[in-house]
Order: sequence, then structure tokens, then C-alpha cells
Amino acid sequence: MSSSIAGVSSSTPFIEVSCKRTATTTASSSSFWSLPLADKSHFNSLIASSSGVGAGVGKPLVLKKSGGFKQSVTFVPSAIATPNSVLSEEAFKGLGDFSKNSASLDEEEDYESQTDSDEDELAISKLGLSDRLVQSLEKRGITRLFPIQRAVLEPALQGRDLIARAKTGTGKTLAFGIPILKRLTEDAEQTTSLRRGRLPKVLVLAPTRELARQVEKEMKESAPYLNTVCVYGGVSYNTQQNALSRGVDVVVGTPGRIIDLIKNSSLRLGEIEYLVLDEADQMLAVGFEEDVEVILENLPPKRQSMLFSATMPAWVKKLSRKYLDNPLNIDLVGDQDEKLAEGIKLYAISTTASSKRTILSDLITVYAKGGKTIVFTQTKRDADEVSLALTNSIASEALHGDISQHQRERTLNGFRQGKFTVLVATDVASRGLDIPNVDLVIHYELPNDPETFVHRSGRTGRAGKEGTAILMFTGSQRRTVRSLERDVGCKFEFVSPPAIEDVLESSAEQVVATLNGVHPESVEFFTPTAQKLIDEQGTTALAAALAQLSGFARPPSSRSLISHEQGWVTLQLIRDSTLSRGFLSARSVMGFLSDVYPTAADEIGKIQIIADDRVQGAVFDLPEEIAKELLNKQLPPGNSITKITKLPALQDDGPPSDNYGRFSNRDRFSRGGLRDRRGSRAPRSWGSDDESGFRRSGRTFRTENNRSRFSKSSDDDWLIGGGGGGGRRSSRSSSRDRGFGGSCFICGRSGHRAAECPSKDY
Ligand SMILES: Nc1ncnc2c1ncn2[C@@H]1O[C@H](COP(=O)(O)OP(=O)(O)OP(=O)(O)O)[C@@H](O)[C@H]1O
Repeated sequence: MSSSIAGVSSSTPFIEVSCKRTATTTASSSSFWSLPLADKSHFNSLIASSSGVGAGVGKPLVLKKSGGFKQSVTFVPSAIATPNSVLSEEAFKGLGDFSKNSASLDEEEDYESQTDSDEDELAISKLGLSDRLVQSLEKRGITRLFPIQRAVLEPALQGRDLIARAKTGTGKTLAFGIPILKRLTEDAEQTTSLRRGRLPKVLVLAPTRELARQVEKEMKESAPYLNTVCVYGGVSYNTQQNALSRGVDVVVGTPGRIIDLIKNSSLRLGEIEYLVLDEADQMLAVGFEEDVEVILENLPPKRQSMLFSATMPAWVKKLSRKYLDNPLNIDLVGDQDEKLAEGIKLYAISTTASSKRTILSDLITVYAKGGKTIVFTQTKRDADEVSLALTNSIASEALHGDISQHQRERTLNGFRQGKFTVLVATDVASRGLDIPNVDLVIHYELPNDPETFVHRSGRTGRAGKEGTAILMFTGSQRRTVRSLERDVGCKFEFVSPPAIEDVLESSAEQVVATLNGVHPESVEFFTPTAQKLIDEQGTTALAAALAQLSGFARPPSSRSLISHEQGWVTLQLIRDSTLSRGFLSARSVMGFLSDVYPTAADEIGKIQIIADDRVQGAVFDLPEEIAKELLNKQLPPGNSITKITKLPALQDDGPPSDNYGRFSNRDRFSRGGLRDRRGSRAPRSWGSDDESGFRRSGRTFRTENNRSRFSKSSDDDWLIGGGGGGGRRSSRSSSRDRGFGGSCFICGRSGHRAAECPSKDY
């Protein structure tokens, strides 16, 4: 299994280079990485090019630089370092950024040779890959290795078994793809023609159909001259069987269908040389552990195995002990606190069930700015309803397990091609899906666990790009949000729902952006009318056109800043603390309003107290008309009431909970305005919150094709591959039978879902 990269033989030992940098103008940083040590001259030239002093194996090399910049490098041959090295991502950040830091210190020249060698390390064209492999990779824009690819390349080429881990969107597929394709390409070049009926040399197992298809696509596009076949459930066997019988190099598939094909002898694994287990932990989560083991038992013992897994549950550890040979661990996440890929900006926003729908479309308008968005829901039904509700204003499609395989593929293709911009999906789409340029991910409901949060969020900010993820939570879930921050090592920026002015501005910008797409010939048709309008009305005509196109032909109704409900207005009461006794409470606000304008006290919505204890103040919601009346009332001296457009910091609200999405039915409340559960009118305590509820933990058994599947994911199984075709639906308890505690997405009222909404046809 040995192979080589340019100038480096497969038996090349590695040196681990630990580098500590300090500079007067930059913060200290340290990192280490492995470099191939082709021979002594390689080593010497490395030292020489660093133009430093005092180098030697195992000894620190201190590089003195002008301008107070100092660098110390320690060389350790890997043979005397740890046998199962764990590589740090820091190392690879260093490779790319090192020269930039140096440049900022005016030391470009000193570091030129260092930078050149870094570039060589990562340049695809310098790896000794065959020309056609380099060309097809370059055609796809892949010219330099990503860190995980750099880390995996050499040990993989040396034939080592390995277990690897890296953040979302960092290029794990090509981390195993490049070394495998390099070997296969070399083998193919040594034979005159690829034999018909040849057996596969590579088997890649993926937990979901979509992931399998994606991995196959990546492999196929990177080496189109090889034969790659994808096998998964939900579609006919014939095409897959025919493709296998023609002769194949790489098989990518989901375990269920692979087992079926092995059983009917369409797939023979006797010549497999490389096994890849992608998203191994997810195999467990979707109930494929038994199938995976059956497949591994069927493989030739002499093979190279690579396992990619975000987490290492006991089963994955057992698997690697049993089926991998002295694997090398490559962990680019390690103990880093931050588990999310860099470049993902995180926001959290407090909502209520009844205001979620409005807030969602506003968030998409303001934060995605016309780009692609994925909204994650907990249930298939919610995915349908949210998508249906959004369609009124934004082109959107749902993606979940009750949708046929062909439709799912059409939906994903349409989304990839930008035919619609919002995909509303259940959690199964959270793993592995690589859709280019997703600008925004919205967690419409809290994820079931921190891993799901990382994977959902990782659909944006891929391949080094930037992205935004927004978590919507209710007041009672605030503590869970804090736990999430700890578990994932991230920090949310807590934001208020977008102000209506921001929504209008973003809508107008998006409309303006679409104007460039209008065909010039169409423009010609409308020019005389436009000219006439401008002559008669000036800019008003254009503004009216923008308002119409933005969907705001009618002025937007006012919205509460607290609950974001339409038709409500948020007012602020400030009391001069020198003229009053004690602190403001919800009760005292009610009492005050009863004196000033009793109707306002009767109709008041939420009340919240301002957090700043130097201010005696509260904010509260009133229906628009009543708010207008109240603003005209005479107030006792020392008190002021104003309409606000931005919420001040408020005292923490709501009973805290520490549950992720699957438990959130515990904190379900029904919406009641001023009415309590018995229907009587009562002063509403601030912070009580609506909750859509309607979740499930979804632990279900299903039996199919004589195989049992155990799923503990949410109520979805659509992406789970398998041999059972369309018959994979489980006998799980149906969510439809349960009551609905949230509010309708069409009319906003509680007690029924959008599907049963009396106003749905309007
Ligand atoms: N060296 C590279 N240069 C440029 N783009 C790359 C490179 N390697 C991978 N990519 C692209 O980066 C994107 C993310 O890669 P990939 O899907 O393999 O990530 P991943 O780490 O498997 O993510 P996830 O954990 O979410 O499954 C893909 O579109 C891929 O084509």
C-alpha cells in the first residue's frame, strides 16, 4: 500500500515541528505540525531556509528576527515521537497564516522561503498526483489541500488505518478521497483498459442516502475516468445492479442496500482494498450498527480502513478496536473549546410560539439578504407548515422523510441551483449535506443535542466561507441556550427580532438586486410608462413600485417588540425614582395603568421590567388603538410613557429549563393573552411563554427486510439508506395523533395546525 508524494518516499519518516512565535506586535501563539523528512538534505534545507541559528534534532531552533520578532522551532523525528500522533488544527492555521503575520512585521523577505515551502506542502500540483487527477481537481477549484487533507494524506498513502475528525465543511471527503484516488489512478494507468466486470477496490459506507450520493459525486467529479457507483435504498435495484455488473472501482452506499446487494450476489467485496466509514457515529444514531458489522465481516482482512467520526461513542471505539489495525488518530478538533467551524457567526433570538412565524420570515429577509437559507425544524409536519407559510413571501420547499426519494432529489437540486432560496428541513439534513453558499442556517427549534447543533450550523460557513446561524428559543429555554454555549464552546450574540424598518430596507435592497435580472427587451416595453410616471409623480412612483415588489403594498402593521405579534405596540414606562417609592413590578405597572386608563390595564399584553436598576422602568404591550389612546392621556408628574422602537435590556424572564429540543414539550404553555388556563382574566406575569411543544424523542424500533432498525433521531428517516426501497416507513407512533399546542402558521391562532386552518384558502 505504500506510495509516494513528490520527493518523499512512503517510508519517509516525519518530523514534528513545534513552533512558538512571539512578536512585539502580535499575540503569542504556538502550534505543531508534521513535515515529511525526505532525507537529511530536506531537513538541512528546511533549517537553512529558516535562516536561523542553533538547530538540531530534538533541540529548539531559535530564529532571531529584526523588529523584535522571535521564533523558536523544535524538531523531533516522529520515530521517537508518539507513534499515534494526534495532529492539531492550529498547525495548519499556522501554515497558511505564518507569512501573513510576518509580512505585517515587514519581514516578508526573511520568510519567503518558508512560505514557498508551505505553499508546496499544500499545492495539489506538487503532490506527485497524476496529471489527470490534478486537472480534474483543479477544474473543481481544488488547488490546495485543506488541513484535514494535509494531515491524512501521508499516513493514508503509507497504508495506515486511521481515525479522523475535523470540523464541519473542512473537506473530510477529499481527505480520504485524494489518497485513494491517487492509488486507483496509478493502478488504472498501469493497465491498458479497465476490465469489464471488475470488482470494486473501494467501499465507502455513509449513513444517509443523500450523503452517499454526495460522496459519490465528489469522487466521480474528482476522477471521472474511474467507475463509481452509488447504492442506496428508496430506488430500484436494477440500475444499481447493472452498473455493478459493468465493472466498478468505487462503491459508495448506505449499509442496508449494500447488504441486500451482497445477499443477491450483485455486489462482491472480495477485492476491496480500501474501506471508508464516513460519519461513523451517525451510523449508530440511525441504527446501522448491526449492518455495518455484517459488511465489515464480509471484507478481505488485508485492507486499509479509514474511519471518520465527529464523536467516539462506545460502539465506534469497539468497531475501531475490532476492525482497524493500529489506527492513527488524526484529530483536528481535539479539546478545542470551539467545536464550530470558523467563520460561522452565531445569533440567538428569544421568541414565542405565536411570533415565531413572523420573526422567521423577517430573519430570513434581514440576515440572508436574498441568499440561501436552511431552516431546521424538529418534525416533518413542522417542516411542511413552516415552508407552506413562508411560501407566501419567500420561495421555499420542505425536505423530510415523507417526501419520495425522487422528489427529495429534485428539491435538493433545485435548492443547489438557486431555484428557490429557503429549504425547510428536518434534522436528517443536518449531517454531511454540502450545499454551496448557504448563507444562513436557522434553528427554528432547539436541536436535540449539541452535536446536532454543530452539524446543523455546519451547513453554512463551509470550505472556509463565512455564514450565519441563528438559534430561536423561548424564554423558558434560556438556560439550555447557555448550556449549548458551554457544550459547543461558542458564544451567541443575543439579538432582538429585526425592527420593521430593517425588514423594509432589506426587502427593498433585495428587490433592487433583482432588477438587474430583468431582460433589457422587457425594460424597453415599460420605459414609456415609467417615464410618464416619473414626470407625473417623481420618485414616489418608483417607491410605490418597490413597495409593491417587496410585498408591502399595504403598510406593515405595528408589531410588539416583546412578542413580535402583529397589531401590538410596545410602550415604555419610566418613573422618576426620586418621586416614587419602591421598585416597579408588573403589578405596580398594572395598578398605574388602571388609574390612568383602565382599558389599557384590561388589555395589556406582556410586561417586562427594565434590567438597569438605576432606572425605574418597564416595557409593556398594548393593542395598537389602545396604545394610541394611552399616549394621549395626562400622566401623573414624574411618569412618562413613550412608544419605543428598540427594547432596552430586560430582567431575565421565564422559568429556566435545561432541555434540548426533544424535551421541549415539557415546557409547553398554551397561549392565553391575559387569560390563564382556566380562562379567567389575570394580570399576566412577565416571562410566561408560549411554546409550540409538539416534539418527540422519537426512539422507535422498526423491522424491515428481517433487519431491525433502532432510531433515536427525530421523527424522520428519509435520508437513512437501506435496501428496503419505499417500504422503510416505520410503525412508529404518529405525531399526527397528538394534540397541537402551538399556533397556526397561517392565521397565527393557537389550537390548530396550518393544515386544518379555516383561513388556509385565502
Ligand atoms: N482542498 C479544497 N479546496 C477547495 N475546496 C475544497 C477542498 N476540499 C474540499 N473542498 C470543498 O469543501 C466543501 C466541504 O467539503 P466536505 O463536504 O468534504 O466537508 P466535510 O468536512 O465532510 O463536512 P461535513 O462534516 O459537514 O460533512 C465541498 O464543497 C468540497 O468540494
